[in-house]
Amino acid sequence: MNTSIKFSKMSGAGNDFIVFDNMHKDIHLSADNIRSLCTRRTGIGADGLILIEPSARFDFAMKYYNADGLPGSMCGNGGRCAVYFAWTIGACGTTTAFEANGNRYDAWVCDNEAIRLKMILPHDFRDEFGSNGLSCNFVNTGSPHTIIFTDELDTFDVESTGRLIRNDSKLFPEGTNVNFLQVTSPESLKVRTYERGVEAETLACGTGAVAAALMSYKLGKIASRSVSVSVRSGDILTIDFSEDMQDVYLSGPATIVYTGSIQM
Ligand SMILES: N[C@@H](CCC[C@H](N)C(=O)O)C(=O)O
Repeated sequence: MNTSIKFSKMSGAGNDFIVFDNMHKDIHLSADNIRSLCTRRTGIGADGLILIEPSARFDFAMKYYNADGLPGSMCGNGGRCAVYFAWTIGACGTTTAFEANGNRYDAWVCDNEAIRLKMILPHDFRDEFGSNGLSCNFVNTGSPHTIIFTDELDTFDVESTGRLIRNDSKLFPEGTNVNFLQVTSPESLKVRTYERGVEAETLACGTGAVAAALMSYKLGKIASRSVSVSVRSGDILTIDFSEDMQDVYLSGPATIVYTGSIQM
């Protein structure tokens, strides 16, 4: 028997997601289902899929899947969309705590559909190593991120270079997201990201923007701890953090583009 399931299509600064209310745990999707729903042209099309589920400890749990149908590591833009969605269905208030990938995340619904998200402690910092002839840096901000500085971001071949580095299995046995960035002022960056699990450049990446800001500050390339990151969609993500990087926040837009239903 076919059942009709409601979803929302959301955008977190251009990183797009299919979001389901699964507070009753009645939605069961296989990896194949997720892959076809996320496929552009023949499905709804998205960078990832999110299930909002009950949590024993917090307001809700976010289950995040990449467009390839597999569970992803933390998605910063997805997390912000999850909070906005959870707030619209009454699963949380304007101040919330939720769980994702076994971690607690605190978040705030601000004015104008903006969400502020406290990130987990960044870890595994690695400075200046080589991959495919490029000087790379690395940090895990909930997801693994390689950082590459360039002065020619607009013309950079993000898709093919990103794919080569993402698949450098000697350096990254589990793969990596790859961020290319240009410093545009002492407090601003422009970032383009090749995303693992989407296997393409996306219009924004939240944990990638956080990684870019932290690494730029650590290497002395920017002077501010409140950083404006301009992403491929043209949106701005704001990253602010304490000097010791123990408190790190990601803020930016999260919007419901449309709602619909699918027959499964
Ligand atoms: N787009 C995300 C990152 C999503 C996770 C990632 N693709 C992975 O599993 O490596 C973000 O906004 O942080």
